Parts: sequence; C-alpha cells; structure tokens
Amino acid sequence: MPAPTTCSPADLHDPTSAAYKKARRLHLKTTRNRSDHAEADWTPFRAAEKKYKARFPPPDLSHVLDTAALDPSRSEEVSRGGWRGSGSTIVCREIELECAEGPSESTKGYVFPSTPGLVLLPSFVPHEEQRRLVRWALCDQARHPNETNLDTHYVLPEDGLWNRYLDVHRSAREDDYIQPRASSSEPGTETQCEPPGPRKLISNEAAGKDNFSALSTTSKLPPAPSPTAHPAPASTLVPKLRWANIGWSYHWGTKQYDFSRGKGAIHEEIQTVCRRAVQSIRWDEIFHGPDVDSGDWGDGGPDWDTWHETYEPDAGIVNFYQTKDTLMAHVDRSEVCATSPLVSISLGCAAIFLIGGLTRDVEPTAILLRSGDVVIMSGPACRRAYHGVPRILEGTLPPHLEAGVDAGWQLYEEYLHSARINVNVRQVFPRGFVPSEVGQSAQGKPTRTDVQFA
Ligand SMILES: O=C(O)CCC(=O)C(=O)O
Ligand SMILES: [Fe+2]
Repeated sequence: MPAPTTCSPADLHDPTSAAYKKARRLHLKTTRNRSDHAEADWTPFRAAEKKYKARFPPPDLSHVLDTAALDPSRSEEVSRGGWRGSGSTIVCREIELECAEGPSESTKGYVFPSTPGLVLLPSFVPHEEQRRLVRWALCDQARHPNETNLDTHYVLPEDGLWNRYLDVHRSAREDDYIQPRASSSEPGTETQCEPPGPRKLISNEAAGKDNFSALSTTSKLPPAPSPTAHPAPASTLVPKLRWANIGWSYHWGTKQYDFSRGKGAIHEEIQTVCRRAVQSIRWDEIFHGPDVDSGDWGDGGPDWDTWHETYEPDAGIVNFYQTKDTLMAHVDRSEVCATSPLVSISLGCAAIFLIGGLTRDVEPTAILLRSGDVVIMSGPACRRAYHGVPRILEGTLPPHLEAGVDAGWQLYEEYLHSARINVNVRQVFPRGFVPSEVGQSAQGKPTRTDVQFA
C-alpha cells in the first residue's frame, strides 16, 4: 500500500507551499522538450482530457459541474483536497425523483439538454450502503469466479486477493508470494493466447440483434501472461487491481462479450440500487418533444416508457482506479440493448467525468462525481456518447468512508485514500431475450486485458 503522504493534497493549490513548488519543478523538467504544435490537432474531447489530466498547475474546475457544492450537508466532502467545481456552470435541469422504495438520501436529480438521456443522481447511495458496496467490490467481486485484470498474469488466491491481503494483516502472518502465471503452467498445458506485444487498437462494431450471432462466434483468445511478472505479495498487487467482470463476461481483446463463459452473478444489492435509480426517474419528463424522441431507438422505437418494469441489469464492470489512472474517451457499444439505462455508481475518491456526443468533435460536459453519486446513461444520444474519466482527484475521500472508531475499516480507508471504485452496470439483452446461439470459444478459457486504463 502507498505510504501516507506528509503533505496534504490541498497544498498543491497553494503556490507558496513546498508541494506546489516541487510539482512546478517536476512539470518544467518533464515538459522541457515538448512541442506544443500538436494542440492544434486535438478534438474538443481530447483538449478537455488534456486539460483535466494536467498535473501542473492543478486544473481549474470552474467549468466542472459540482452539485455537491449546492448541498450544505456535503460541505465537509467538498472541502477535501482543495478540489471544488461549480454548482451552476453547466446548463442542466433539476428533476424531482419519484420516491422509489429504499433508503435513498436524495430526492433530486439533474438532466442535461445537451445530452438527452443523461441523468445525474447526486448522493443517491446512502453512506452505510457505500461502505457495504466498497466491501462487496473488494472482497466479493475481485475474485474467482469473476475475472480480474490480474488473472491474466498471476495465479490469484482462490479466496481473492483482497481477502488474502486482509488475512495477512489481521493475522500478522508472512505475506506468501503470489506466483506469476507464465512460470506456473505445466509444460504441455498452456492454452493458446493472443500474440504478446502491444495491444492493437480495436474499433469494435456496435452490437445489435442482427449481428449478435456473428459477434458471439468470433474467436476470443486470452491475452498472453506477462513473461516478466515476478512473484509478488498481496500488498503489492492490490494497487494493481483495475477491473473485475460481473454478469456476462466482457472480452477486452475484441471488445465483445464472451457468452461462452456463461453469465456470472450480479449481487442482489447492486441490482436493487440500479433498479431503484431507474425507477426513481419519471422518464416521460425526460424523453419528450421531437428532439429527444428522435435518434436511433432500434426496430421497436422508443421504449423508455417500459423501463420501470423491463430494466434488468445483466453485466457490468467494477473499475478500480488509483489516483494516477485515467479512462480514455470511449463508447460502450457492445451491448445488444443500445438504449436501455447504464447505471454507474461512484465510490471513494472523487473524479472528473467527461461526456460528449457521438463523435470526439463534440465539446464534452465535465461533471465532478463524488462518492455515492449515480450517473445514468440512456437513450440513443447518451448511450453511444463518448465519455471518459481524465482525472481522479487526490485527497477527496469523504469523511463517511474513513474508519473512525471502526478498526475493521482501517485497511479499506488506507486503500480508498488513493482509489476510486466505479460499479458500471449494463443491460446487454432486452428482457426475455435468450441468447439461443451462444458462441463457443474453441481456444479455451479467455481472459481480459487491461486496455482501458492509460
Ligand atoms: O468510472 C466511470 O465513472 C466510468 C466508467 C466507464 O465509463 C466504463 O466502465 O465504461
Ligand atoms: Fe464507459
């Protein structure tokens, strides 16, 4: 785990502090030979990514929507790390939520006329539930039978990497080394893998009912284990965790689901939070008028009026970010359902989320997402919009995710001080659709690779 820092991240915003001066020196050193001609070629999305990724000077967040700044009950959270956006910078409309059953802390949401179908539900997940979901993500999801980015390279403990890490700490026993996969396979038992070397950039075909059968039968080889991975203790690997699959399994190499692996479980509590979010929206207030009803809703036309009943999460990715990670602009187009809600839950440190349009040429909207916030991406304009996470904001762990008197939370707090967890839940198939022809992967058991993070 990273050692606790001696200066506060907020110091980075103070030009007289030692932390600021150090960051400035580093910046000048690393940018000395850089040409700035490239800037002219950047798309608006790329320019925004560059702006918010910048380590020095810290980016100005005055054009980032920060709805927590409007909520006095979140003032302590907002003061953390010296990062604060603006409560009024972006054109959005407040909506009242329908009182879905459950313990939601908020009654308000926000919609964005520039991106119909995008809904922000600030503070939707109550504090206690956030703690449960963090535990769920680390203990129960980043482990067998779910696939994680580390499975490609290491033979992870059967009870999961995080549980091993907790166990080593609690019992003060030796941290046994976790073995790399490349050196552990018996001769003759190696499975066929993708060729090693840099991953090719794949522009995947959007999934749909028409090409489902072809996509599901394309070959999905596992990536090759790294030949240079060394045996490592759990404490070294925990910060290297980047994602875990839930539900239908996503294959990073082809950017398609690998249905031959079968459908993994999506825990009841996650399903309930997602359903509660979708059912709290009066969709008729969102998708009305000629502009928003247009767009490609598929054969049957707009179906938002059925979502309260038909929404059914069946796949997802739990993303684990460290503060230096970014998620590049991308479109999630592998789901057969191209319009039904994708529900995205933020936990831990805050992040800047960018969402633009159907190309990178659309100027993105920047939203500051804090722990407990939920984003819904739905409808043809939003579900196929470019989006990404150019920055995790250092020092923004909210007080309710600190240990306080709960000694059992100490290791979670330590991890979360430099981490953000995002639970990104999708609906691959329309309700009732049974994939009759499931692709058989002739090559054996494929695994995902980490192409997502920069
Ligand atoms: O971390 C986030 O907020 C977004 C993650 C995302 O876009 C994805 O997993 O596809
Ligand atoms: Fe995404």
